[in-house]
Amino acid sequence: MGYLSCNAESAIATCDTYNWDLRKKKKTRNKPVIKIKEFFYHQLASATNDFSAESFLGKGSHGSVYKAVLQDGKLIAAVKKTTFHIQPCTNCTSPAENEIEILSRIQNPRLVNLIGFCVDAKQNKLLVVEYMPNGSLYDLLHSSSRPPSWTRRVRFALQIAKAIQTLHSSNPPVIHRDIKSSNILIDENRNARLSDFGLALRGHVEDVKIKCTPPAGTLGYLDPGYLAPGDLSTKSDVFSFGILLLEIISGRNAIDLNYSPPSVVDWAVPMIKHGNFTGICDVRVGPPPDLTVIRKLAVLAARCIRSSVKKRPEISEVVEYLKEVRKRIESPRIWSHFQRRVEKFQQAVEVKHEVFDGSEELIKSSGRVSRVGSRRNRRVSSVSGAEYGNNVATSGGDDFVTRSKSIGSFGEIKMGTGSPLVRRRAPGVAVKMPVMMLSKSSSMGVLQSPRVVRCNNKRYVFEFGKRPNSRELEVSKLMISLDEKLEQEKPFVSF
Ligand SMILES: Nc1ncnc2c1ncn2[C@@H]1O[C@H](COP(=O)(O)OP(=O)(O)OP(=O)(O)O)[C@@H](O)[C@H]1O
Repeated sequence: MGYLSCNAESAIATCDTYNWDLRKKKKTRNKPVIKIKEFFYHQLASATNDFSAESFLGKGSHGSVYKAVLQDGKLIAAVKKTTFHIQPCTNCTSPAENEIEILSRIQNPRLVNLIGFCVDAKQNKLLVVEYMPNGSLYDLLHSSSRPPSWTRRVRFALQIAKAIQTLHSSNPPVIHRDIKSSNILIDENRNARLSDFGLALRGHVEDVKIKCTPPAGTLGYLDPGYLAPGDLSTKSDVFSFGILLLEIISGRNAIDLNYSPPSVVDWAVPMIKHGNFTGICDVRVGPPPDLTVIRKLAVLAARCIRSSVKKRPEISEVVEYLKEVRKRIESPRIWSHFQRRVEKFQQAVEVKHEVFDGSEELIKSSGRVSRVGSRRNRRVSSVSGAEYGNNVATSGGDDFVTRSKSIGSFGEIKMGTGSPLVRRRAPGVAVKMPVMMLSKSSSMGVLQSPRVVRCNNKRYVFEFGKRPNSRELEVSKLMISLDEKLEQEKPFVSF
């Protein structure tokens, strides 16, 4: 047990069916013991200046929170003083007791951890928890003069998802039931931490305790499918996380009467369905430079709030997904470089489609160009019509390939007749070849081959001026895996 001494210890130890199972107990034997300290009331009273207004941090539905300076200033903590009890059922514990029960078994850097507790004269329990000096995510999103950047938003989302994953993966699992922005506090390193375990339930869904505890949560975040105790599952937290993610993206409240419709779900989901991802972005920061980030976040949020519990992802999947998004937003330079390359290629494809009738010809002609370029130290000026394509070279005196003034690109190509590979729109019509298909190496005028990576019959051409280094190769693999995931995501956008 984690307590040094606690009145509730024996009660928890005897009513906790998990502790009866010796096999499970053996498994946890090597776990570090969480030391929870019991404070005297007078210690907390003096540490908070008698719960003075200066020490007051905020008020919640169960009581008030005060800043406490303990151990001669060596320990700064937050003291939660319950003002009244909500006793949901005769067997159930108070929110404070519940929080002690849960947090004395789990400690994690993603959570606002329990330091100790105190029992006052009326037998009410006061909680002593880690002090979070930078307010709540609610404050940051809704009342800060400097709204968080996209990088911070993605980091917060990942940190919160990891916190929930810690709860869901503990044995037995813990379901928080009150995931919301005011319960996400920001620590001294500006990391998001999950707090307030007053409503949390620890146990398996078939356990008596969970079966007899009536539904609870906060309006706007509450899973609409959680209507009876038996409906509770870890996916209820996933639903609330989805709402929180929409709040992080849009900067608007879960329920906000300033918007029409007031519910963030009714407001955001139609836009997500129509692919209007920028429409749900917080107007104060605008969309992120890489639009894939917002698309991915929006699709993830939409998946989390699906009405079908089974179709919602597990929180572990959410964590993995957000890690990919974080990678993307945290390496914008390499991604934007990459994006520019792909965009250029796509533009080239579009131009070629306009010029030629079929994609087959396009691929053949690109392939031809890349073969020419694949030979090292070939100068563009030396690329003959024969090298560009026999058909072009042999089609008569009118067919020529010239280099434009900008070194390393093709200028105009006049197509000959009877070309089996390159079909033309109208005989003898000069067409502008896209100049971006050939890239210039550091030694001017030298062609190098574009690298072609195939994926699911798709073709990506990455035009590196030099051999791609390991980082670039890694990024190309990542991009393909992201694209494959995107393909899988498509059906999830429908509801
Ligand atoms: N550990 C902490 N460190 C610093 N401030 C805290 C801490 N815990 C809570 N607070 C502050 O006290 C306020 C009230 O917290 P509390 O957890 O009691 O309620 P809440 O989460 O805001 O609302 P509810 O009780 O309805 O869920 C918070 O909004 C926050 O500003």
